[in-house]
Amino acid sequence: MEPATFVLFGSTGDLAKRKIFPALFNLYIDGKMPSAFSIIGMGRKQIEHTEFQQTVRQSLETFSRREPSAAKQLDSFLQAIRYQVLDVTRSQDYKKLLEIVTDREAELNLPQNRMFYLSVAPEYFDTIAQNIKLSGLGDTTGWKRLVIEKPFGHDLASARELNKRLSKAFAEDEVFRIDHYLGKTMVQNLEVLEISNPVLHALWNNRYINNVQITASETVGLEGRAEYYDQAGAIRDMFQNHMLQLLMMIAMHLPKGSKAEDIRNRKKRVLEALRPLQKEEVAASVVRGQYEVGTVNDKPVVSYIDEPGIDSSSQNDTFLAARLWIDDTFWSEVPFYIRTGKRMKEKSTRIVIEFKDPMNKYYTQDPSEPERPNLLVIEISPEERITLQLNSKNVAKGEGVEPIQIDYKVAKEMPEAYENLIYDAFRGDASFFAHWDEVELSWKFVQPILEAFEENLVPLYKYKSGSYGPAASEGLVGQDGNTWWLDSEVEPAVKSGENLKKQPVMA
Ligand SMILES: NC(=O)C1=CN([C@@H]2O[C@H](COP(=O)(O)OP(=O)(O)OC[C@H]3O[C@@H](n4cnc5c(N)ncnc54)[C@H](OP(=O)(O)O)[C@@H]3O)[C@@H](O)[C@H]2O)C=CC1
Ligand SMILES: O=C1O[C@H](COP(=O)(O)O)[C@@H](O)[C@H](O)[C@H]1O
Repeated sequence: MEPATFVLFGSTGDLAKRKIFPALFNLYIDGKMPSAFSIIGMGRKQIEHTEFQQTVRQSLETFSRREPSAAKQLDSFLQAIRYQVLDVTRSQDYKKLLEIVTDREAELNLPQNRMFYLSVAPEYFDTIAQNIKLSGLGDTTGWKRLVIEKPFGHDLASARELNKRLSKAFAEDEVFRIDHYLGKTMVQNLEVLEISNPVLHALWNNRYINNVQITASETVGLEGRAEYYDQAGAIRDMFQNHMLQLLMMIAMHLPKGSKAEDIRNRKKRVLEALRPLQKEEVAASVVRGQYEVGTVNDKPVVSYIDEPGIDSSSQNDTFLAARLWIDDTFWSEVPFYIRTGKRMKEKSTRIVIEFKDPMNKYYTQDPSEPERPNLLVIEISPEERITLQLNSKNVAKGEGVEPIQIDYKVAKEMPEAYENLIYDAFRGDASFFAHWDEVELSWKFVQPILEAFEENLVPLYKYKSGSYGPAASEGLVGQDGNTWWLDSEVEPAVKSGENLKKQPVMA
């Protein structure tokens, strides 16, 4: 990989500490950093390089998936890091930054390949991009790339405005918009799973699939981010980006040997075919909720409106479920159910594909026995696992049909999403970053939902912390005769997915 400089704005912040430095370090240990590199971190704090290197050491000790003290390379990694005091709003500070970047390039004999990573509040994205351009930092003889964190805008208009401004300093193919769900190993595996298995490829359409369920349930609450979250809600925090990205990734049909551009085009087609919701129709397709007091992981937790920093009258959504339709030849008439929420019963991100026409009815003697369709369950986190649920003769009884599972669990510890994404960004591979077209189309889809929420056209249901969200979300899928597969409260023995977990693991 070509030598490069990693320029990190917001290097003293939470994300840098918990995710970015550990990802860089793990890449370094795995030999996946550029052949030579320099890291320049910035913040307003007046500290020396050595002091900063020690704070990075501490963050690695706490958050790296690899044991830093066991790594012989720890010192050499830390040595590659420099710190520069910089206020992103002061244009003169960028001159000093240019100096240190070019000095280090000369010292290490690096070509002018520069990756600018913006791990700062979104209100600074535009200011930083313009200053990179004005200061000459962006005038490189090599490549330049801008990596930006979410959120990309607050609504359709603000996203468009931000994109317009960024495009004055960086071309679209130089902008790498992070959606960390696209960095998750199992999400990156979806394409291979569908394309490299003729048995799945042949069935990946409305002829054989009854419905697709995408769930991202969390047990955590606000984690000290009340100010941001109360403005964002589940709709902006998870649905507009991560959930719609998962929808695109599972619904796109890729030809073999696809490149980044093909992936983008196919994802875009999915969003273009997504049936738009009119403001007045939102309540029929979307359920929103807010958590109340309850118990999560055996610990009592307060209701959303009693969280520090949240106003008791807040109408913000902490849960969202939706029933969506993709009007194209592959997916017409197949409902896509999506749900995400905080303070739910369990941490689980998974996609369940329910196949049509359960055949077990032909064999079972008992008419009251529920149907057991074939299911493909793709667990994305915290476990990485693929399970195919089939039906088999109940060999113990000698009659009847029982579900059996073919189960593959990724046994090895996988790289974290940020490792995959930073690695791709260094290589210039944008396959798993959000292209502007996708971001714009997703905001376009979400805009009427935002407006319906603001105008209170959609009821805000309360749900108990530690549950699967408001009962209304069952109704959303129930109207099609379906149930959520994760929901162990619905039909514990059959529809919980619990039995899936009891099966032996094939590593
Ligand atoms: N934390 C997380 O889990 C996630 C964060 N994100 C996104 O990542 C970005 C960073 O988040 P996070 O690390 O949590 O934020 P923090 O508030 O923890 O850190 C903000 C960083 O920005 C720096 N900063 C703030 N103002 C200035 C300024 N005027 N000049 C220079 N530096 C400044 C701070 O440095 P100093 O105070 O030293 O100047 C600090 O390093 C945000 O866009 C957030 O939405 C996205 C997903 C998850
Ligand atoms: O982007 C975000 O994602 C996390 C959930 O990520 P995961 O990798 O743990 O599934 C969410 O908690 C956070 O609110 C949101 O900003």
